[in-house]
This record gives sequence, C-alpha cells and structure tokens, in this order.
Amino acid sequence: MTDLPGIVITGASGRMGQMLVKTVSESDKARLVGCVERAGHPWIGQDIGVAMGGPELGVTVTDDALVAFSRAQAVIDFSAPAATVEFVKLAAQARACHVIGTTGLAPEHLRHIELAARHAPIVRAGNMSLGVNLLVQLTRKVAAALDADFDIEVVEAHHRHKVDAPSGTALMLGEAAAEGRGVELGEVADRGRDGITGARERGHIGFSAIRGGDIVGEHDVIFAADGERIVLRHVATDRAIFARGALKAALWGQDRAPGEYDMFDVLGL
Ligand SMILES: NC(=O)C1=CN([C@@H]2O[C@H](COP(=O)(O)OP(=O)(O)OC[C@H]3O[C@@H](n4cnc5c(N)ncnc54)[C@H](O)[C@@H]3O)[C@@H](O)[C@H]2O)C=CC1
Ligand SMILES: O=C(O)C1=N[C@H](C(=O)O)C[C@H](O)C1
Repeated sequence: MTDLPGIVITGASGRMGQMLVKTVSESDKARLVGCVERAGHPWIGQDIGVAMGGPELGVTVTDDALVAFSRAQAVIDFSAPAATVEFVKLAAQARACHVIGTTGLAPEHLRHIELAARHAPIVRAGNMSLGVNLLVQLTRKVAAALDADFDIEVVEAHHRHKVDAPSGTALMLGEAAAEGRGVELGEVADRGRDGITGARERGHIGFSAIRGGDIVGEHDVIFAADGERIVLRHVATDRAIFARGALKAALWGQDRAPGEYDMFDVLGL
C-alpha cells in the first residue's frame, strides 16, 4: 500500500476539497498524505476525516504547504488564485506534480504557473470532467464547420457561492469556439452585456452567467442562425466528476517531465 503515489489536497475543507479527500482516500491507486488549509482555519490540527464528520483518516490538516508537499508525488489544488500562485512555487520546489483546478486566474497568475512549470509538471484545466473536455473538442469542430451566420453564445450556470465569471469552463468553450473559427477570443468576446449595448456584432462570441442555489455547473454553447439553432450542453450533477478527473491527472502527471499540461493530454483527446 505504501508505494502508492502520495497526494496532498489543498483547500481541503472546501466544496471540491472535501470531494477530493473522499475520492483520494477511497482510491486503490493513490494514498492521501496531506491536507492543507489557510492559516487560521478552524480545521488546522484536526484529523481531516473527523473534521469532515466521518472516521479518522490519519491525516492532520496543516497550513504548512511546503512540508506537506515534500511528502507527496502530486498536489491537487482547487483553492483560490492567490493561494494557487503560492502553491505552484512550493510544489515546484518539492518537485511534485501540481494539478490545478482553480479558476479565475488572471494573466499575472498564469505567468507564475509558466515559470514554475520549468521545474515540475503542472496539469491545469478549468474543468477536469471527461464530459466537458469532450464538449470542448466538439465545440471547436462545430465552430470550424459553421461560418459567422451562426452567432456563438456560451451560457453557464453555477451555485450562489461561485466568485468568478465567466466560469473557467465557459472560457475554455469560448477559446475552443474562437480557435475553430480561426479568431482570437480576446478580440471577439462580449462579456457582461447591460444597458443599450447596440445590436450584436457579427462574429462575436457572447458569455452569460447565471448564479443561484446549489447548481453544480451547467454549460451551453449555442450556435444561433436564422431559422435554426444548435445547442451543445453539459450538465454536472455531482462534483465527483471533477475529483475523478483531478485524481486521474495526478496519477498521469506524477512522473512527467516539467511542463504545462491539460486534460486533453491526460485523457488523450
Ligand atoms: N477545474 C475544475 O474541474 C473545477 C474547478 N473548480 C474551481 O475550484 C476552486 C474551488 O472551488 P470550491 O471548492 O467550490 O470553493 P470553496 O470556496 O468551497 O473552497 C476553496 C477552499 O480553498 C481554501 N483556501 C483559500 N485560500 C487558501 C490558502 N491560502 N491556503 C489553503 N487553502 C486556501 C478555502 O479555505 C476553501 O476551503 C474554484 O476556483 C472553482 O472555480 C471547482 C470545481 C471544478
Ligand atoms: O466553481 C465551481 O463550482 C466550478 N468551477 C469550474 C468552472 O469555473 O468552470 C468548473 C465547474 O463548472 C464547477
């Protein structure tokens, strides 16, 4: 058992953190060796299993990420952008694979990730589920097959606690649509329409975000033309799909050469 790859979960008390603790601790392919939370969090010093309201798992929640990472082959990180840029340096220092699910990363955050990837493998995706990664590929293909008579709109819905918009997945879908069309997303993205916006511009890609209740994550890519409409849709009903994808990425990435990878690499898509 002890030669199974060791995994550390950051943001362990979060919605995804707890799902990841469950997924990794129940896996027969990996073992949970660490759980990290922010300094001052009430779970620091407690056994993670007990803190989650279940049996002991033998892993104490810590705020010392470097010590935790140095015992691991991989770190799975679904936390927050400011935390992720700190973790990416520490994971590289520990030469552990860093699986990043955190979304809402700005260009300056991505720069830190790029630098760290010189020293350790990093797998990053705004969505780690198989279904969404397939949907991204389909979106690219459909966008390449259609011309700008089809207006592309990405609509996403998430729970009331989500802090970033558009979602990381919506941005992946928008990037794929732009790539299929042979345009730069930055030049055609319409984000956050409000007021007298003027008519829609031909060739633009629109984004809309719904926030409410406990919606796990829903994404539509709409190709709307005169007289017809194609809708590509993914509906997540269980966060386990993201955790399973992240664990797969950690197992895939642990022995890789330093560099930046994504879920297409992991899933062979
Ligand atoms: N790529 C994917 O497949 C998915 C990505 N996500 C993304 O994962 C992130 C987390 O989502 P949720 O779990 O819903 O959020 P959450 O708010 O429930 O959990 C975030 C956790 O990170 C912890 N944290 C924040 N700063 C920290 C620090 N400096 N050190 C250690 N821990 C720290 C918080 O205390 C919290 O427990 C978001 O960016 C979300 O968009 C969520 C689901 C799937
Ligand atoms: O915050 C979430 O919950 C999710 N975030 C990811 C995103 O921003 O796309 C993935 C999933 O949709 C859930």
